[in-house]
Amino acid sequence: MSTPVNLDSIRLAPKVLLHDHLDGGLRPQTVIDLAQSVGYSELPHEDADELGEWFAAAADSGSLERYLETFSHTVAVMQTEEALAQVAAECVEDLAADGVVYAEIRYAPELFQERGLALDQIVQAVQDGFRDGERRAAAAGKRIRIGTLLCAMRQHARSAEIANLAVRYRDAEVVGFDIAGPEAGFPPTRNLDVFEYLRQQNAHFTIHAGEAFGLPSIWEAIQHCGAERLGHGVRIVDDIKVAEDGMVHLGRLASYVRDRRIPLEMCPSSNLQTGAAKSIADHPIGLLAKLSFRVTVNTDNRLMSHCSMSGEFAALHEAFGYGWSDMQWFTVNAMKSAFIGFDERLEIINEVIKPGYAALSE
Ligand SMILES: O=c1[nH]cnc2c1ncn2[C@H]1C[C@H](O)[C@@H](CO)O1
Ligand SMILES: [Zn+2]
Repeated sequence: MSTPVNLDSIRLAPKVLLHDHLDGGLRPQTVIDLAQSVGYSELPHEDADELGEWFAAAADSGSLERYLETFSHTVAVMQTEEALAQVAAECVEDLAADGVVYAEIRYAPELFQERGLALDQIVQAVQDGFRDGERRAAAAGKRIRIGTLLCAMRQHARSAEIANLAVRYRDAEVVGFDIAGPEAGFPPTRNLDVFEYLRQQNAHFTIHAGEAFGLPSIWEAIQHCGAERLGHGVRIVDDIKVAEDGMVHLGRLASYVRDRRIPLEMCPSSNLQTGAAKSIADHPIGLLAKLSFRVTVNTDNRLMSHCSMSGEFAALHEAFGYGWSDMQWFTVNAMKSAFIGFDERLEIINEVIKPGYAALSE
């Protein structure tokens, strides 16, 4: 008999996470401890539960810009190699405990230079932390692998440097590049030379697009920049018409995204906070999954959105009635879309994901 679907059983299911920000996933207690050790006195609360609630409430603003303001506190306490390694290791432990078996974690190295760290020191400290976290998870009986994505911030002018950094560390589990930050006023085409460089290097990249901004941002990210995946991409629904009789018409861009199997890194809870969707039940993920877009489920920022991979799946189960076969579909979609090698992706699908869901749905 199939295992009933609930938060506890979903935690046992193997999950794959492609879109999660390192500086958006700290444990509240770690923010407090690190603030004390680096002498940062601007935290709004000194109690872990209160601080966790504050982050979720402050990020629940209906605007991407205000959502992003909350990162000033996490970024402030991540300015030493020790802090970066600790946050990275805990991130892996938390994901492994939630049943995540493969994750691509992203962060912007340029944000961690307030106390003089060099970009290489930052990347090395985070990679050490990830490897440490993988070992700790293995010791706790959980298999997890982490790939890193380096982000450049849209509002800064350092994307060439960061892209070069990502290429230099590609053999040390840095698997790709992204641009993040406020979307309005900073179109991805400001970085065309950088995307050209990455393509010439045969390097992988995704772009945050179609979250706060609509179709033009998605179109630019794909057709001008050559993004392999879309961070969010939720506004692609603006190019889909559903008539009263249920007939569906896809515009040319939506058709292209579906036909080319361009992965959508969807982050339901985060989208509610930034105003990109009204409720989980209204979230375009339901329609896009039904239309067989290459949809993946992600957390974005576990601290700010007070969420987890299992929690996102549980909310989707509640809203759309998804069962184990749907969750396996989302998970295989994500694994197929990861930036590690084809043989490695296949191995995780066949050795970990399929047997994991088979055990739950038997
Ligand atoms: O959902 C997002 N959209 C755009 N930028 C984001 C999002 N979540 C986090 N960021 C920003 C804030 C972080 O400091 C930065 C790198 O992780 O990326
Ligand atoms: Zn994001």
